[in-house]
Amino acid sequence: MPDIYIKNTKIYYNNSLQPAEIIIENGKIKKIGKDFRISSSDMVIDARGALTLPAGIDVHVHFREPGMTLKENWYTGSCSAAAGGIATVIDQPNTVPPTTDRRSFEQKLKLARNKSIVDFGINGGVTGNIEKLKELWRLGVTAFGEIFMAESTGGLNINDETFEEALAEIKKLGALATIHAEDEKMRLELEQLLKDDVSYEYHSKVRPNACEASAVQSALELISKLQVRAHFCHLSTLEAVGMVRKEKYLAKRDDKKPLFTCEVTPHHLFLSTKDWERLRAFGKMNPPLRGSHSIKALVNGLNDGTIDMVASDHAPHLESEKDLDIRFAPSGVPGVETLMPLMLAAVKKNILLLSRMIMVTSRNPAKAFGLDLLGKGKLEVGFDADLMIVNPRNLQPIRAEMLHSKAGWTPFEGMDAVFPQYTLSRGEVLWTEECINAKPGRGNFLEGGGKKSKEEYEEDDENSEEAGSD
Ligand SMILES: NC(=O)N[C@@H](CC(=O)O)C(=O)O
Ligand SMILES: [Zn+2]
Ligand SMILES: [Zn+2]
Repeated sequence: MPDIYIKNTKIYYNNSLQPAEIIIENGKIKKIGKDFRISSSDMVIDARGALTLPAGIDVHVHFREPGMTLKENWYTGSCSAAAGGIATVIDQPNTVPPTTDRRSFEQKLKLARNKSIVDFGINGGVTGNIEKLKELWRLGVTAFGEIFMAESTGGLNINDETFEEALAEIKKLGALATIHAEDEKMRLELEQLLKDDVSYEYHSKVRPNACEASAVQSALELISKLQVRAHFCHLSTLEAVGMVRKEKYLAKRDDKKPLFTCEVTPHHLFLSTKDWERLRAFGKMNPPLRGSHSIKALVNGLNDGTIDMVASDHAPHLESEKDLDIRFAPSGVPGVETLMPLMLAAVKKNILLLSRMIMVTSRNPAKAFGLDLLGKGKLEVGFDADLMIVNPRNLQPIRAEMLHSKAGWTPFEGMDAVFPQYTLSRGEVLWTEECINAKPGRGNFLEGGGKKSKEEYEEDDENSEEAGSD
């Protein structure tokens, strides 16, 4: 008997929307067909008028635990994800303490295992801790970073020398480096120059397009020099899209797979410098809001394959912290719950095709972070039944009151969105009828590619001791 039988739905298959039924057993998609006529099942979902899509994978969230649980914790963050159609997240290391060694990793893992309702990966932080990266990789971090080339929340930014050393070590491990690319030297200089600027746009001026472009350029050079696999977080500028397009073109011309992937956030796609006055410090994030030329380039880049995926950079801060002068408020905006709903609304508005939307929110993030090997990212027999069921006609304005993040506000207030009717993770309904339906701690830890068993670990240590005694 199937665990769940979804009937009267449509799925995107063979380049079009097709009527379908889905049978889920033991958390996996067991069968996809047209007319199973199942008579008994633990649960039947009649999805008349609705689409069933792969649930979103958000490779960039800051769930703030340990250490900043007033802003968010693993339960509230993961509920926010589930209510927005996201069933997998990857958490960033700028918590307190930062996730930079075994102890802090294990502390976070335990908290996440006890509280998360969605499956999760944990990234390893990169500071001066080069000698700790191997251990973090063996413990199962998904990737390294975001590696901060410039100051952002948590103050984990590193200098050029450490950055190169870190990338070299990550290459040695065969791991993935994820990069927050902004030029810290340029930012510091501009901070001096603009010290009397009291405009709302100050934050966009102090981290201008050139600030991202310069860092992306030097990161691309290092990636190529060291041949390390990398991923650019939250690209936001026309210039960066141009550089990435060129590099990808050159790789293709030479019949090579590009060494890197990149993401864009919904706030860089759907908000702009025009929103400064309305949002004030609620629109402050790194990299900052951009002008209309960059937005056009990001949309084009997302459509033509230059940009690989959308990620939220969910970075909640309290309303009281944001309700300050632009210079003093912390950077970051919540967004895990509104990512899929905004992207679905964008499909409705013909900003991108449904097929591309599915690709950039599930398959591509899964592939880039090795989650496809763990059954994530595709609505196909044998994959995890991580699904969202949505009625595309349900366009509604985003309201902060409906959201589940502890932040309690959203920069997307009033904007059109399509929220899911159901979110399923491994065949369990997490979200339906506007209610969370899952126990804290049901989320699984998704081990990264370097994870070793205890035995392998000890064996490896013995070998390195032997090597050391030679
Ligand atoms: N994006 C932000 O402005 N802030 C993020 C950190 C980051 O991604 O840079 C945060 O953790 O608050
Ligand atoms: Zn960042
Ligand atoms: Zn971030």
